[in-house]
Amino acid sequence: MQPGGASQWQIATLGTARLDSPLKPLIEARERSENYVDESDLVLVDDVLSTACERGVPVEQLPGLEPGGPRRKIFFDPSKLRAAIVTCGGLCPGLNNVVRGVVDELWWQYGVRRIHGIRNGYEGFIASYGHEVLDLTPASVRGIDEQGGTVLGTSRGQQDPEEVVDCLERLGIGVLFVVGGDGSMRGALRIASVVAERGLKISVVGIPKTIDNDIPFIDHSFGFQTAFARAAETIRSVVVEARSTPHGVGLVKLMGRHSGFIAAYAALARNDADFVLVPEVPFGLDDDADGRPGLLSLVQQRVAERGNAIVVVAEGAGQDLVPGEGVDASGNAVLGDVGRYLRRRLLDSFAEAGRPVNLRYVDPSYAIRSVPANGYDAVFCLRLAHAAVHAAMAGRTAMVVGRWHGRFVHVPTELAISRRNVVDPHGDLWLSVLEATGQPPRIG
Ligand SMILES: Nc1ncnc2c1ncn2[C@@H]1O[C@H](COP(=O)(O)OP(=O)(O)OP(=O)(O)O)[C@@H](O)[C@H]1O
Ligand SMILES: O=P(O)(O)OC[C@H]1O[C@](O)(CO)[C@@H](O)[C@@H]1O
Ligand SMILES: [Mg+2]
Repeated sequence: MQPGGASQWQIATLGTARLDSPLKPLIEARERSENYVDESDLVLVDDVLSTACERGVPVEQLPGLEPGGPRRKIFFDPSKLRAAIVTCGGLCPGLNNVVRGVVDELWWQYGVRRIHGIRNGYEGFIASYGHEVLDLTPASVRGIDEQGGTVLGTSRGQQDPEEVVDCLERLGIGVLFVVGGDGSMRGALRIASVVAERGLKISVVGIPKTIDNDIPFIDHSFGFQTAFARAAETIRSVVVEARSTPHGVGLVKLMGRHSGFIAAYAALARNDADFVLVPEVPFGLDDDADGRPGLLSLVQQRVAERGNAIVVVAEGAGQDLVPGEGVDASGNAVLGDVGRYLRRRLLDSFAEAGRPVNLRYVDPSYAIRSVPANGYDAVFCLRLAHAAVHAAMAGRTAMVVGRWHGRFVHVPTELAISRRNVVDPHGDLWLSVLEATGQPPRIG
């Protein structure tokens, strides 16, 4: 078995699932409906007629993703299985919900009694760090979902996948759940490859986490909704500040390294922003040679017309204007501080024009990702955890669980890391931003 399988949509399996699932009584009477996709069915990749037609293949050959959900037959014997869960990368609301959901589902529905928590991301597998391995039970994870962060700890930084698999073998792990972002999923695929090279029967299932919402083939990542709702609260306070002083300008910098979803959604959630700047849509500060106004004069204009202006900027926007600061332990770009740069340039531009301004700059930063999951994300996390456990128990591997066109699906990890999900400047989300803000499609 090689991760990825013959087709790019196909999910790799460890072998034939021969054991009756303990969930059989719950699922055997289910009937196919618009709300239930049978395990033998597929969720179509395309949801638009023209894209499906462009493939030029009969309907039954259209590409599809395996649906999530419990299988009638499972691969692992729950009484013999030892499972592990690890959380990696930056924080994200809902990590603890996923950990608790996985433990509860393994324990209560499948009867798995040996579940381990790996401490501090991939580091926890590496002997030289000396991290303890936790025993997780429903009792030990009860209530953790009420806290932000991750009770397991997390980290960035490269670890040798051979050493990780050595550890999995030493511990006798059959199923590994990796909760993390794109980097973690790259790591998970490398682990799955080493597992396959060694001919081991270890399932590696990912539960994609990222407040940036930058993983493709999933509608949204968990925690994203909580994060942008929290970011919208910051915009609300900046709006109050800007509207309560003459010539008020509010500037909010939000996370979003390469994808501007948090900035776009948070701005729409408040519907008070005048300008939204994202990494996907370049902008200029000064007016261009053809007289097209740049951001600085547009903000001045808005203040003159409406008395105040609100600018929401994603941290990854305007990186051509500020020097980067190298890379972090995982190799991710450490971005230049576009927020502080814009603050300075806006203040200078008002001063040069002889116009008064009261500028308030807020960077809520880690406050948006360290909070507990909201109600929507709590449900989403729990259901993703269930889907991940079902997939792993059925022997699926080198895959991530996600929701595609509103249905739970299995996505080959290779596909999930094949590109980055970004705000499409031609898409309807960005159009909504342009409609709500009234900002021109091209700035500078
Ligand atoms: N190409 C890769 N191969 C193996 N491991 C990787 C790779 N990229 C990243 N990792 C590992 O995955 C872990 C998490 O990666 P990273 O710090 O990039 O966060 P992430 O999972 O992308 O989450 P986020 O960016 O949302 O915070 C780190 O331990 C990192 O070393
Ligand atoms: O400071 P840290 O923990 O490395 O993480 C910051 C990054 O992590 C994220 O929250 C998720 O990738 C980004 O939005 C942000 O740039
Ligand atoms: Mg990442």
